[in-house]
Amino acid sequence: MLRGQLWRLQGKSWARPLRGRVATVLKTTEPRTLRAPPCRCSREAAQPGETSVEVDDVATADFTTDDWDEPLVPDGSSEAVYLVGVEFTSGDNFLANTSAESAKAVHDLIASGESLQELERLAHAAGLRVVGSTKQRLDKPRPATLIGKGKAYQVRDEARRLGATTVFFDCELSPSQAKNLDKIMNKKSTNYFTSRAAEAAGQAPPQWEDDGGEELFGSLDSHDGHALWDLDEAEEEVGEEEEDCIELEKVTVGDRTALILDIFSQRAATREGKLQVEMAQAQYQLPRLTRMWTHLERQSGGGGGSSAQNRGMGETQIEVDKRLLRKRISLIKRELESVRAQRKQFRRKRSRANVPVVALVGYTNAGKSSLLNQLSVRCETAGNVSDRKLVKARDQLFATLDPTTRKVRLPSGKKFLVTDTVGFVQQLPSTLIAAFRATLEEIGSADLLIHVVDVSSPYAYAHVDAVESTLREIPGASDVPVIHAWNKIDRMGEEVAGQVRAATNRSNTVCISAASGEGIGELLEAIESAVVSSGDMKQITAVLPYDRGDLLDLLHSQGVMIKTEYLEEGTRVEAMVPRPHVHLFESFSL
Ligand SMILES: Nc1nc2c(ncn2[C@@H]2O[C@H](COP(=O)(O)OP(=O)(O)OP(=O)(O)O)[C@@H](O)[C@H]2O)c(=O)[nH]1
Ligand SMILES: [Mg+2]
Repeated sequence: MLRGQLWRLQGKSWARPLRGRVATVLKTTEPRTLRAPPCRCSREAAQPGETSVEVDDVATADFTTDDWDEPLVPDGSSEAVYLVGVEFTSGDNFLANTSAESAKAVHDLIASGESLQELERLAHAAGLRVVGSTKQRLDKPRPATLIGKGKAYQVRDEARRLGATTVFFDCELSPSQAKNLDKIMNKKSTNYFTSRAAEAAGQAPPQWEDDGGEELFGSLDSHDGHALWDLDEAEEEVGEEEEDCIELEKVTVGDRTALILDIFSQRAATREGKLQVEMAQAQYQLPRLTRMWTHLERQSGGGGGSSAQNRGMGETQIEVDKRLLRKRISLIKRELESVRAQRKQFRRKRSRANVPVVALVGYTNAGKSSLLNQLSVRCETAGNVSDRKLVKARDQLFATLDPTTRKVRLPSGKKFLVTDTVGFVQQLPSTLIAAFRATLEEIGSADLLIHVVDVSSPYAYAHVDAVESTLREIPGASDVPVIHAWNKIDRMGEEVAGQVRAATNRSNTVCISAASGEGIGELLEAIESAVVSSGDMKQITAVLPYDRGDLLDLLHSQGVMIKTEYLEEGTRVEAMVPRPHVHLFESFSL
């Protein structure tokens, strides 16, 4: 596996920088086409392994290549995007609302650069072509523009120079930050052209002041400093600047949340999945509709008509848009409620049939689907599993969106159900977690969770933290027992793998390889002892209405009471319930 900075020469051709503009070509599928803009190579027939290839101009990104056989990036025809990472050194930042542990985990990922690399993989998963990236470290977020304004203008120049049509920020932007950044990216300012003209004439670009932020790694070819136009940090809105009337191509501003929502909307295959994604998108859009107002105002402006009149029209339009969106949200909510009721019904049937349910959870790309396939192959009769039964497992973020359940037979003959679920990611949008309630309830109601971890990732611990913090947001999930499956052990060297195996000397952790099958037998044993030998009891948390004394009696006579609390609406119980009776408590469970 290669890690570090790679230069994308063109399409699927990659090179590792050596010095200056000289690079080693690592992979090229079309050696003769490296000259095509915007990435040119001065040698016509560069071959992999050849050194001293002089590169005129490159689109670059820090990148990890796990698998050369998979297309690393979408082809040249896909939409070009530019990425911006942010790191804040003070605690007072956009992670302030998250729990201390998960904020630390996210902060570690951001500081290491992994977060920005992950954003690039998210962009690829969305079918976008990353043409450049940059990162800024600041003491705290700027209220108006998140990053420093000078940096924002530099981003605008770089993104435009590289032909990007969208700039994605590696966090969730507030609606007003998105609006201000949109203005900057599309400002009709002469400065951009002055700087470009100076460059074209072989002169040094104008010296740009520092805005207090520390640039960690900029795009190749970027200037050392950058313009500082307006540094009034108290200013919440970036004012319109009527400098000239040169029309710029529209550059859109997006954030991590929008990117994740986009991937989800591309992947959703079932009606339930589509509804959930639409719900999350609508809730994300609602507070951001004002940006559409700006757009509508421009459209109806017709070259500077009465602004009062336009604004009036725009405001009416935005009210109409908001009303329609709210109506759509309540409609989807109703549909999702009926989906939830159906899922509940299925679960009730399953628990009557006394078949334990094991849910695979974990960070995206950890190997959950591969493990489901491995378990299906291993445990189906005579190991014959038709391709139809295998789920899609690929080196791509969010390959799985809709849950899939398979019946698996343990060596003892006992059967259980395994559910493959959507993967998690750091800073998973809360609108998505809320919208995917019906799907995620499968996790909260499972009898056992297998937390699949890609232990070969240098960020495995931060990924574990991100998953655990997401699980805490899913009702009931924290009560379900967990087995940790440290996956991809085959990707580690013998010595490190030995150390990792020694560290898994805990009852609830198993080292496995979903690819080679190593450790699967041990995992099955752990599952068997967790779900089958646990006396066929299941832990529940429920609020029983005061007129259901029969259920309380049942718990006392046949279950094990863990905790009781008397609330206004009924008795809140945490208890172990014999599996055949679990369905009786379903409608009261939390
Ligand atoms: N070497 C190796 N590769 C693995 C192993 N398990 C999974 N992979 C690879 O890792 C990539 C991701 O695997 P998936 O099973 O799709 O991961 P996932 O957790 O289902 O991912 P999402 O559905 O995107 O959340 C694929 O390219 C797999 O072939 C393993 O044990 N060893
Ligand atoms: Mg998957």
